[in-house]
Amino acid sequence: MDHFLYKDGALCAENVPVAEIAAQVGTPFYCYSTATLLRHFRLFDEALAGIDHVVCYAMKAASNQAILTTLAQAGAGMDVVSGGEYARAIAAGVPGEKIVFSGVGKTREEMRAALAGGIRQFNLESEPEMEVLNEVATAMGVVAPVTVRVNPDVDAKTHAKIATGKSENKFGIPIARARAVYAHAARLPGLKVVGIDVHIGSQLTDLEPFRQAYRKVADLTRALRTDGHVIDRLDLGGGLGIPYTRSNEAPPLPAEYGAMIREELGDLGCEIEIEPGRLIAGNAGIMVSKVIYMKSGEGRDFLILDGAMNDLVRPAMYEAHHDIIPVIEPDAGVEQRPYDIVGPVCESGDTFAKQRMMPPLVAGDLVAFRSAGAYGAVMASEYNTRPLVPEVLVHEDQFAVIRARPTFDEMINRDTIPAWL
Ligand SMILES: Cc1ncc(COP(=O)(O)O)c(C=O)c1O
Ligand SMILES: N[C@@H](CCCC[NH3+])C(=O)O
Repeated sequence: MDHFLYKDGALCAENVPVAEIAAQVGTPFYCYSTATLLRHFRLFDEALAGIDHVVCYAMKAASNQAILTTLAQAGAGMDVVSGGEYARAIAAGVPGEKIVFSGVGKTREEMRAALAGGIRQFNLESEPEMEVLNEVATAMGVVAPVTVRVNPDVDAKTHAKIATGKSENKFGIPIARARAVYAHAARLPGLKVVGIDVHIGSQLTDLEPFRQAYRKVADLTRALRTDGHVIDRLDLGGGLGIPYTRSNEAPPLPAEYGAMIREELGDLGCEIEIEPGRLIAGNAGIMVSKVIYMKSGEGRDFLILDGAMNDLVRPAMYEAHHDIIPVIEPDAGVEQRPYDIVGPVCESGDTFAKQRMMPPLVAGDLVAFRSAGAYGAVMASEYNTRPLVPEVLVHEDQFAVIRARPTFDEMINRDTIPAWL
């Protein structure tokens, strides 16, 4: 069920015409659908119905406080990777026992804050980190629940920059070393081993790499239990991919993913944790932008938008494809023409699409980038002193600005001038 559809010729987010939001908020902006966020969260929750489980939304995908509060109120746990994300989860009302802390470089301060505020578990990624958490927990007189993230050396068959489960990646410990590392953890009095963690990459469009990794985790569960460890929880990470084009063959659904988890791990009696990010937020958000100029070049036409790589970096960073559609529905049968769709930033990489077939567009027209809800606003910057892109949340026929566009004065006044100037 798509909540970004044309109604009476106007693109709507749920029941709100996107052009109305643009008139009030200005462009560019991100716009999220509450119904889609909740629907996607519930798909995962239902996919694991009957198994003891927690869906820990990976907030790195989209971490606006209003999005987190929406999901927290629906019962979501959270996967966090920094002290800042931990603070956001707590501020959104997520209880500590539903927060898992991932990431290769947790600092002592971050560990202390999570131990003081409550944490379900730390997913540890190295032995040095294990030693440090043991010290921090011991000094605080507490015991930290931990899993170890294993690197199963599986090819996730995704973009190289977002694959994490091959031995050359920085993530986790080699699975072959897991028994020794768990023995080390068991000797540390400040740690309590509760399970195993794995995450092999993002935007996976095939279940097979997950299956291979989870099979290795099942074998490891049995081996570690034989060694005397209590393995009650399996954190299976995130990574399920989304369709970025409508013509794409459809990636597996959460229900199919859940069925595969049951097949591979259902007989182990473990509580299952999953950390989906992109699938929950990706197709719950669009980025809306306006055509500033249509410029004809040597044999090609450029649509110059007011949105740029600083607002949505995925095309520049990963050659990612986003469908771009006009906010006013084009007439059926209108002849499409190829455009290079670019932003105003002073880099050639500030190109969203080359030779993209679009209906004819002119200055002032609005366009929407689909599938932009995940790794969109969170990766935005103020490069070229372009104000950080605002965010809007829609709920049925209402919308609210959930992060306002900063003014130039606010941006300038964040800097301070030293006394000698
Ligand atoms: C440890 C961990 N968990 C969960 C996720 C979320 O991944 P995705 O957004 O692909 O579901 C990531 C990012 O890839 C991650 O690094
Ligand atoms: N930022 C990446 C995903 C990274 C996943 C991080 N765990 C993207 O836009 O596709």
